[in-house]
Amino acid sequence: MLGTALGIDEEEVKSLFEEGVQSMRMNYYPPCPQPDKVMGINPHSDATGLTILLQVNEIEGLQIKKDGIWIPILPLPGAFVVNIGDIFEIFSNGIYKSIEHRSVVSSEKERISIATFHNSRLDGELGPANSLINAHNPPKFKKIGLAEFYEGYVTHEPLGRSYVDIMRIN
Ligand SMILES: O=C(O)CCC(=O)C(=O)O
Ligand SMILES: [Fe+2]
Repeated sequence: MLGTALGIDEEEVKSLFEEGVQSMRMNYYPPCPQPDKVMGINPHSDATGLTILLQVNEIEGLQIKKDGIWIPILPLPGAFVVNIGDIFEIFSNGIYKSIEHRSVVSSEKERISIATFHNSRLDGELGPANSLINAHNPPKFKKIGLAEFYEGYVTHEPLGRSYVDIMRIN
């Protein structure tokens, strides 16, 4: 697997990410007396190449879905969480999977997180890296214009990893 991943041509990585757009979101989750009745952020996967996340005040809340089960990601002092996004899943032809995640709230404590999104360029095409594709490794995702991809991402209803699944070749 890793051998295949290392086979991505550097120029292809550069042409997708060199002019990439970075953005940041600061999330503030106030305490809620009925935390079971609300969701901090609904289940989604990020559109990004990579997301680097800091759980600023080290309060639990982030969860990832693994084998159908929600697993809490306990904050480690000073540590970042690095998440793979949909663009990296598509570009790596599914070798790396974007991660479905959500955040829940606490009844007593406020929580703050900062997510930095490392995106691709905004124009051109997105699809599996050409250097990964051959007769034994056919493309697992369709090609899509990046403008269309980002527009679709922000307008679709966030439902887990449903957006990346639209691009999948069955
Ligand atoms: O608050 C968190 O830990 C997650 C935030 C998140 O998933 C996002 O901003 O995309
Ligand atoms: Fe996220």
